[in-house]
Amino acid sequence: MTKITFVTGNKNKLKEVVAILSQGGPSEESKVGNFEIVSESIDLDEVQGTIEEVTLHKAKSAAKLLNRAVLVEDTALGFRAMNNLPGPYIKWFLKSLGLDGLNKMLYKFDDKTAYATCTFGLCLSPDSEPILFQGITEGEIVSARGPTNFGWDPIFQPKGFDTTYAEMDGKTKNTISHRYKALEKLREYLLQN
Ligand SMILES: O=c1nc[nH]c2c1ncn2[C@H]1C[C@H](O)[C@@H](COP(=O)(O)OP(=O)(O)OP(=O)(O)O)O1
Ligand SMILES: [Mg+2]
Repeated sequence: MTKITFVTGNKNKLKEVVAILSQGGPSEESKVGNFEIVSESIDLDEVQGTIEEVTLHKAKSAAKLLNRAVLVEDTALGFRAMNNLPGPYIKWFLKSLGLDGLNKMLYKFDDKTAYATCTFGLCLSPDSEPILFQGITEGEIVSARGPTNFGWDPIFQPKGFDTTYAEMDGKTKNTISHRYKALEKLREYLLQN
């Protein structure tokens, strides 16, 4: 069994990753094939660049810092009307403007569509190039509805649903989310290696 350390400073992310990976198996166990996912809470530096560049940099720094197999994840939220911004900078926009401010950014635009992108970076050793696994869920930006405990969940309504991520129960979000789709690709890879 090879241990992979998921490095994140975000408890909610970790909770979803554990829930998604342990689906169908014994609860709270994140084992996939010959791999076991454990976690470490470290807030890694994030560079400017594309989603892929941000994730590659996070993965390489985590692998160097811990000197073992690591997994990192970066989440972006792109507004179509704004040519996909804030994208990987959503964390700072959310922090500065709040949920209401994010809505106001789109006030002048008819197009309220947005998409959530989750990119995992897996680095099996400090010298190897990270491998990326990406999942995208389309949706639109709406006025905040539902519990406010996880990021922009209250203002993101996935396509085909009349509830926001925040209003859904966790199980439903975890079968359609950007994170779920990316983790399915990671799972497939780990099962073959
Ligand atoms: O499913 C989600 N539903 C709602 N909000 C979310 C979700 N996933 C991430 N988020 C928020 C957290 C942060 O404000 C930004 C992503 O930034 P991001 O750098 O990936 O996350 P982070 O700094 O909190 O944790 P990490 O230590 O893994 O980098 O979007
Ligand atoms: Mg971060």
